[in-house]
Amino acid sequence: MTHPLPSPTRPLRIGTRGSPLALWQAHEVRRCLMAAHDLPMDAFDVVVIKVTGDMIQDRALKDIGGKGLFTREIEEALLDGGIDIAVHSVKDMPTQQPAGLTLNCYLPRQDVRDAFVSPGVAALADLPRGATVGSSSLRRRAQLALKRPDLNLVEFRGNVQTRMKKLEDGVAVATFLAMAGLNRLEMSHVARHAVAPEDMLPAVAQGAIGIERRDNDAPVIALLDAIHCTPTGQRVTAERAFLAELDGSCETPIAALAILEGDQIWLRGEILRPDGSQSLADDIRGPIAEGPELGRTLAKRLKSRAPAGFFDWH
Ligand SMILES: NCc1[nH]cc(CCC(=O)O)c1CC(=O)O
Repeated sequence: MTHPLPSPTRPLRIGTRGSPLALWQAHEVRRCLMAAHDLPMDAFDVVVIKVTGDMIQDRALKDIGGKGLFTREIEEALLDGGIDIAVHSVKDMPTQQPAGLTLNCYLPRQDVRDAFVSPGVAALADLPRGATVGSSSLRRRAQLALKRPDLNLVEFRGNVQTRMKKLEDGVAVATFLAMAGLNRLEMSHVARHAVAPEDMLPAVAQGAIGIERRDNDAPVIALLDAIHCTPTGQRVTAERAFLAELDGSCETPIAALAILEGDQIWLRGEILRPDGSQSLADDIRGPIAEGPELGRTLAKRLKSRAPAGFFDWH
């Protein structure tokens, strides 16, 4: 039998950020690879890489600026051979990978919904008038502001534990987190409920774990083939095509969700003004194979409907 790893003499190096969620995801990829190829745990090394986005905790992400705050250092390690694959939350990934790298392997997608998290309020609909809600997500803030202009929205960064502490300290009465992350960390008990996508359309690729690799790395391609989830790839690819077509307007809050129905793919997309004063949303359906084209078409349709000034914030 040929050895499935690129090198029989050293472990395959899996690069990841160091947050508890990122580590869980890297270990999940290791578990999947071990099972698919009947390999022992020590055939893999999980290598933690520090990224800019994790080192700066005291500023809003949109003020640090630049794309790939959570990926640049990891991609550099991949390009220079320090790691063999990189595990990411696809939600945090730019639509374009640097020259030499490919992102097209996805684990089965988890819950795509946002969770309503609050020590004192049972449901999103029960938030009292003027309540203070914490979120660092431009999308969640815009979607909330659109529905509930009365709410007081404040910046809220940090990992799940930090955010829970802020809620206990009364910095805000509620926040939102991805159900997928809470489930993975066995923290779903902090969710009062999952918000239906009809009420809060999720971020592009929310709930999806992706594995990035060097182009043309044949042994790694063969290794990853065995764990790739085709339906997840089809959905995420359509959503990311929608996002890519809108990327020119980089600070616009964007949401999208694709669902497969037989041989068809249904895609809903939304763009908002950050203050929630306007939202444009629509959906499109077609053959699964045309997912990326459908994503681009939907994005162009929304862009063409945007009134003058929709994309200008500065
Ligand atoms: N932006 C941070 C981030 N990136 C991915 C997830 C959750 C896991 C996922 O969506 O796969 C989170 C945390 C959150 O939004 O609550």
